[in-house]
Amino acid sequence: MVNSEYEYVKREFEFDRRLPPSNWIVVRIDGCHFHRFSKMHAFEKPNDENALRLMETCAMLKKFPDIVFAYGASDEYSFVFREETEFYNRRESKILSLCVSYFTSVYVMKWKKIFPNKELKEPPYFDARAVCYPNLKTIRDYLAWRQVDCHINNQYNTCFWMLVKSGKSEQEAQLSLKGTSSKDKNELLAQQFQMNYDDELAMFRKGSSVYREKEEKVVKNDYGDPMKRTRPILTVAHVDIIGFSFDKPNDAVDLSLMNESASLMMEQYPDIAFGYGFGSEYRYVVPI
Ligand SMILES: Nc1nc2c(ncn2[C@@H]2O[C@H](COP(=O)(O)OP(=O)(O)OP(=O)(O)O)[C@@H](O)[C@H]2O)c(=O)[nH]1
Ligand SMILES: [Mg+2]
Repeated sequence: MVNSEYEYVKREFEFDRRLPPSNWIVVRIDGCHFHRFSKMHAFEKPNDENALRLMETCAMLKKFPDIVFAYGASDEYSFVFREETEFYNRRESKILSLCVSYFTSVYVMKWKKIFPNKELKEPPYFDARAVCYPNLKTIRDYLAWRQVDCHINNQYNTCFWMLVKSGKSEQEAQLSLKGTSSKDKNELLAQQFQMNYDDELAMFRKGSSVYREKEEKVVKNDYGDPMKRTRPILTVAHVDIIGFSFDKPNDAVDLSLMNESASLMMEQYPDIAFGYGFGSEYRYVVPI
């Protein structure tokens, strides 16, 4: 093919950054100006369960099989791509732009279903960054960091809004919480509001982890004989990441299942979720 005289604009000016091989890739998406966006859409304070569920429906494990784990809280979500992924040849700009645009589109598409009586008043938009982590320890530490952040923010916000709802101004509430430890905050909730922080929804305290679990099913083969088949189930859990088992890759990162997952998910899951729970925790299959 003969190149035109203008082809140099691509050859000489366009550069692709490829993310280093043999590293887990984390894409973190964060809502832009969600302080204003949540106010404008009257999200409940400090946590709006529906808004968080809407974010969960955007977790892209079904769309992109190379994403093996996602963690979200507040207006952010982190997506972990398996370490050997060849998704778009590991081109950073492709990975980031696809993830953030897909996430945003699903957020807008699913809005009406989650908030049937709320008009979407302005377009939500998100930023995204990609970071590479060389091993499971650093991935686990990364996710633990995000979860600790979720805990610190949620505990602060729970106290802050309880104080404001009880009649303090926002400035007074801020002053009351200045310099308080985590233990002080728990005591404040217990003494002033007879609240046990641990009774708050696990989704608020621990954020949402999305991953595939294996389910064994008996299906009929081509000859009509029953045979066992393992299928990946997309699961959302509100659990401690620090104790989560990433080490046995088969638990969450079964690569052969990964290849199958995109088509199987389609076939397996209608639009409705089922759930089960105990205590303040529960798990359910994500409606996609
Ligand atoms: N009321 C309410 N607000 C929420 C909820 N989840 C997120 N937010 C808001 O979203 C903000 C997220 O924090 P940031 O990402 O630091 O703030 P931001 O306004 O999005 O700022 P940038 O990310 O820098 O654009 C919180 O401070 C809240 O104001 C929710 O469930 N309820
Ligand atoms: Mg934000």
